[in-house]
Amino acid sequence: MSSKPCMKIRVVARIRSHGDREAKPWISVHRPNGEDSETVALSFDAPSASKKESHQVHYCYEPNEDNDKIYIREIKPFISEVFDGHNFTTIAYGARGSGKTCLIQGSGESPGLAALAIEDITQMAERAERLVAISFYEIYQDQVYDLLKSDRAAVSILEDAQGKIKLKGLSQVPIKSSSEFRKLYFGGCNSTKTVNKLANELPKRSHRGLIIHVTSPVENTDAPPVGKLNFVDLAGYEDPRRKSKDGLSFVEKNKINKSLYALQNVLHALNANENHVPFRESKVTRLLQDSLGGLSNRLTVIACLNPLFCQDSIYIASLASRTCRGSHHIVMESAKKSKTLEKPVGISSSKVRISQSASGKQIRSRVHLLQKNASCKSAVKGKKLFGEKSGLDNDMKLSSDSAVASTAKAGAQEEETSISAVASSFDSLTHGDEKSGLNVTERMVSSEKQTSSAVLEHTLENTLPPNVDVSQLCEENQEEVSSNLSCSKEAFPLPNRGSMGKENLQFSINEDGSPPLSARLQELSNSLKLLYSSTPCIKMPNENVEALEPKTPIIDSNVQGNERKDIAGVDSPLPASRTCYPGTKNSLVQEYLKIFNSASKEELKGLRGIGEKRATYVIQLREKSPEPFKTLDDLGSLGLSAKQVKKMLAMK
Ligand SMILES: Nc1ncnc2c1ncn2[C@@H]1O[C@H](COP(=O)(O)OP(=O)(O)OP(=O)(O)O)[C@@H](O)[C@H]1O
Repeated sequence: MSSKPCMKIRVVARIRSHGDREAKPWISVHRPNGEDSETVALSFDAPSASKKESHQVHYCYEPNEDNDKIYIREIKPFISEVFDGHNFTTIAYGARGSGKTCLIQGSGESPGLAALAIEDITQMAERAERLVAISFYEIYQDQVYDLLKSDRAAVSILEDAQGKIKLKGLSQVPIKSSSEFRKLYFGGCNSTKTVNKLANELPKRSHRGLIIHVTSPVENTDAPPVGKLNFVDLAGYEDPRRKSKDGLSFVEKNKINKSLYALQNVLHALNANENHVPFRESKVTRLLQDSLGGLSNRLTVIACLNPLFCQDSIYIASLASRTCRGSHHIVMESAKKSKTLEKPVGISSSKVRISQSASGKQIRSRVHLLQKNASCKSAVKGKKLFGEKSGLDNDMKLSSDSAVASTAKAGAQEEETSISAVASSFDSLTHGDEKSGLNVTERMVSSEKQTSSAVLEHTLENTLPPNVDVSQLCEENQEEVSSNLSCSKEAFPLPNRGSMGKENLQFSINEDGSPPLSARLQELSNSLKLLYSSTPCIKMPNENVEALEPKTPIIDSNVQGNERKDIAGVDSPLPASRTCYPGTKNSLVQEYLKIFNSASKEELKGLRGIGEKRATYVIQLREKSPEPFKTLDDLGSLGLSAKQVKKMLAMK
């Protein structure tokens, strides 16, 4: 990990109040040192949640604590920094109806955080002779609209030559007092009439953001540049698998939730000080790009929780907790020592979700899950999704060259094997101990097992309470790993070493031990997880398939119940046999197109078949239309043949 300091992110939770005072609270807040606790732990009294499982955040505001208190503790102390040119961002997220809007926006009678901040900002601006202006926007289906314009004109997010984000078309309306602000915020363009009129055109569920700009009069050239306060009210999270009250489809809900996943990925990358922060994954993060990150900026995320049972709130608390704990990249030191592994394998901390206080039973079931992940992860190691480069690329290429030559000797049989071994283990696999009597396939699987087990064991050692016998847990589940390995082997008839493209070679770990695809893959895995749970069960044909030839899966309607679940690998974010599901394929295609619609030029150039010219052309197309690639056919406009496109997908 990089040792340079990174932006500090504060994560607090807020349980909104509830009219029924008799209602039994379902969330317990444990403050080890009262108000001064550095972190507090949340636990849920719900059938699906273990009482011993807790989620850590920096602080939690309980129902009796009002917006004023949150403002005074979380925002007021930092307002002066905005006058020094720094940016301060507050983002509220949570399940539907968890009180995000009441918290950020509030009402005339009970002002939210934004209105409370304006009160102080306008007074300070008057004293400091600064100007205050506001922008108010809404993001729906990845399109930004200006809420201070009567026609709610669309806004474009552009980046200037210095990399600064410009919001073309977003108005900045000067204000001098909080009453002017209220007129605009609660009335004006937002009047009931306008809202009603526009209700037909715009959706009920969207993200809303307010920007308060603090600037200096033009004549005062000595004053610091613009500082901004952002308030963002993310649309309510809802498990897409559940039927929505407002008739929203799975896809629509997934789209709304995508911003939350994207934010999570950005927070993960910022916490981990990663070189690449995936701001482009959503409009929300893109729009906030210059306020997120940077040592002088501040960010507070408020996880809003429902006061009565709400399964989605448990998920929200776990996301908040993950951000709060920050990122702990785990480098598999033990793997370095292993004979079969010459390079360490990194595991994304975001994949490690074991609560420190998880029960033995939970630990066992999660060990099982981790093992599945470990084996699946290795099985998909060769599949590059986002073209992230790492500092080890060159090393990997060098070691792979010799591996290519030796692998060729192993003949056709090897083509059926999993490509899961890391590049540097190829030598030991192909020239390995012949006396062992194992063929290359078996040696690879054996190495795979060792890799998975070692990664798992190391991961557990770093995450489980000290009293848990990690090796015993691993042993107990070793059988499962083996079956997963054979499953992944069948599901991924991968190319031999010679046909590994730059994608596979780039699929290495970063020098600092950070995960190869990092937070961006996590987002994909989140989406996949949601998709798997609702896709029909599909089995791959058993016959040998050509490594690079995508096959149409066969739907097996006879598979039911547990068997269906086993095949679908519902429990695993990266199921053992991805190619088992049509939803997966569509999802991957969509993810792939998303890369074309959002990746930077350099990232595009990392993709198979994309060089300087095509990358430039993609950027040009995107300047004309925000998302030019809607179907695979659109890739044809880049001069890619159907075969090339097929090959690209086959590598995934
Ligand atoms: N602090 C509070 N005290 C009492 N009631 C509240 C509080 N906050 C929110 N509520 C009530 O909870 C309900 C949902 O609030 P709100 O609209 O703010 O939720 P939301 O999270 O923004 O919803 P959505 O996800 O649909 O955008 C409203 O009826 C509101 O009056």
